[in-house]
Amino acid sequence: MTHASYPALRLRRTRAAAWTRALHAENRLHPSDLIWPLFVTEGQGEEEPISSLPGVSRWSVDGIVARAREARDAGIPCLALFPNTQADRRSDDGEEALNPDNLMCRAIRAIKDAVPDIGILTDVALDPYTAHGQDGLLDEQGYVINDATIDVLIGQSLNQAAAGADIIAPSDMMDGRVGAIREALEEEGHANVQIMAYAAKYASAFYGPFRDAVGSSGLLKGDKKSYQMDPANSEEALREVALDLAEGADSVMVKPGLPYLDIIARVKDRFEVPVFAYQVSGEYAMIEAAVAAGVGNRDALVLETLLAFKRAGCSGVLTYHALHAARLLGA
Ligand SMILES: NCC(=O)CCC(=O)O
Ligand SMILES: [Mg+2]
Repeated sequence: MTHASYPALRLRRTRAAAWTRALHAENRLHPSDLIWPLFVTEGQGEEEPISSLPGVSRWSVDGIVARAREARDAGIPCLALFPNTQADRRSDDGEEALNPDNLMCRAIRAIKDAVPDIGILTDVALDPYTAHGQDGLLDEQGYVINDATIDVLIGQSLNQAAAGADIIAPSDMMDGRVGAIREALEEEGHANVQIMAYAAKYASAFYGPFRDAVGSSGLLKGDKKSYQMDPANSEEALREVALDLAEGADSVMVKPGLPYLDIIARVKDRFEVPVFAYQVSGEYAMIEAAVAAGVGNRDALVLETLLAFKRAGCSGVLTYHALHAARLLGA
């Protein structure tokens, strides 16, 4: 096959006007690509702005329901919920995660009641419930114990599924938890509840504002490097994904987002399964800081970064900019 070359071939020809750029676009962002993470707090009529996440607040359950209506109206298909558990309900074993009337379950039921046609993804990990801010149970040396933690995560998952969660998203990075949760969901009659595995979750410096949002930043001692992945590694990410898929994950997530686009592309290429990215709190905060400093345009930064995830191979993105982006895109 012979290929034309300049001047017969000019790649700028198809870029010359908006109509032809639209015609040749290889990827498109749509409101249905977005999952909106929301933070729930106790009370009624409460809005608590999160200073490290400008523009993001914790809402009491009534406010979460109002946000769910906005999301649905903007064409967002799914919400991700995170609780800011009261201090006196946090404990070393995180048992509040198993309470059928905890904040998370009340929020799930209220949304399902008022906005039944939106999906609800729930995070499975103990950090919003533990007094030490780690994602699991600790031994005497402060090491997160894998297998004992899984037993609690199974209970947490079943509790969320019983309340109406549609997608269980284990973010804890324990080995073997996807298979254990899948088996328990099947046994308890939740065959259609999906699992989106946080398969490649890196021990990242980009999670700081999230820990403020769920109230664990002041509690956490040390780091999460004994269970979350080393940012140096990518072969290991493929092994993590392979295991979670073998254990029954319906979809996998890479987290954080933009610094790990190479991982997303490799996972998509290797496994050809639905891949999601979490554009995390620190990434959101960087965009907002750039806007506040007058060195970037919010709308353009938001749409370009989200489109980059689609180009890398994502089916969708969890982003705190979801409502803003969906409205820009127009449902
Ligand atoms: N398990 C959920 C998270 O850890 C979110 C992190 C972030 O947004 O920084
Ligand atoms: Mg794993």
